[in-house]
Amino acid sequence: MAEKDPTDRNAFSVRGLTKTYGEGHSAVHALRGVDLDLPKGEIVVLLGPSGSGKSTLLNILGGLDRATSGTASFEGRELTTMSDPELTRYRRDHVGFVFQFYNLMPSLTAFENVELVTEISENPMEPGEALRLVGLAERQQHFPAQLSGGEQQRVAIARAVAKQPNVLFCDEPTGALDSTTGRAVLRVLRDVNQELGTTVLIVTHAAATAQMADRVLHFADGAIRDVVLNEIKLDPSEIEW
Ligand SMILES: Nc1ncnc2c1ncn2[C@@H]1O[C@H](COP(=O)(O)OP(=O)(O)OP(=O)(O)O)[C@@H](O)[C@H]1O
Repeated sequence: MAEKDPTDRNAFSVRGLTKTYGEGHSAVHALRGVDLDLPKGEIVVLLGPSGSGKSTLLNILGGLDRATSGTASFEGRELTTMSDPELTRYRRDHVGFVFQFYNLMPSLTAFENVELVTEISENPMEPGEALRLVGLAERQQHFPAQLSGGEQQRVAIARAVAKQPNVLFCDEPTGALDSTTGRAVLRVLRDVNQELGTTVLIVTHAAATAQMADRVLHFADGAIRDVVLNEIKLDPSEIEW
């Protein structure tokens, strides 16, 4: 029997990926050659010092930035050779983003903020269903200013998952939150992963977040120095911050 195509089980396969910003003396080598296979359905946490390349990799895999050399494929489809419209379609159909700052529309309710995305998605959840998933069923008609930071982040997560993306990219999702609220947000990310099977990538400086991951990528100086597979994953509520 023919060997199974390894891309079947991988969300991402990355080979020799580099990213250089600028040229000559001012060039910054943000990624110096990354090789990586990420199976579908995992929670992956990216750790490492400031400037080690975590966000750069996230942005390339999320179709927000382009590599300088090397390859990166999503479910067997090469991202590095996609045209701009193809990358836009990839982002629209397959990818959700959650950032440190929630970027909600202040004049729209929680429901309407989520609806903005579901209206333009092909196979969306109901906005109310997405808000239920993040534990905000009762707060749908509230405006961002009437919600706490953690609740606003949960609306942002609902907005990102409502289009049912294959992958959720989270860059410092708990960066602006205290530890209790941060744990509640991590629990929501875990629920999304478990209930929808979404692959979740989290860049964070909160190293304890690694305890809820399937896989932890340790970055240093533009490269992945170590990959750790967790045999035991903690519930976000058990994470010691
Ligand atoms: N648009 C850009 N132009 C020039 N240099 C950039 C740009 N984006 C990132 N860099 C540089 O690339 C390197 C890697 O940055 P990156 O944001 O990926 O690191 P990081 O590990 O995510 O850091 P942090 O934890 O501080 O967010 C840094 O030296 C950064 O200054």
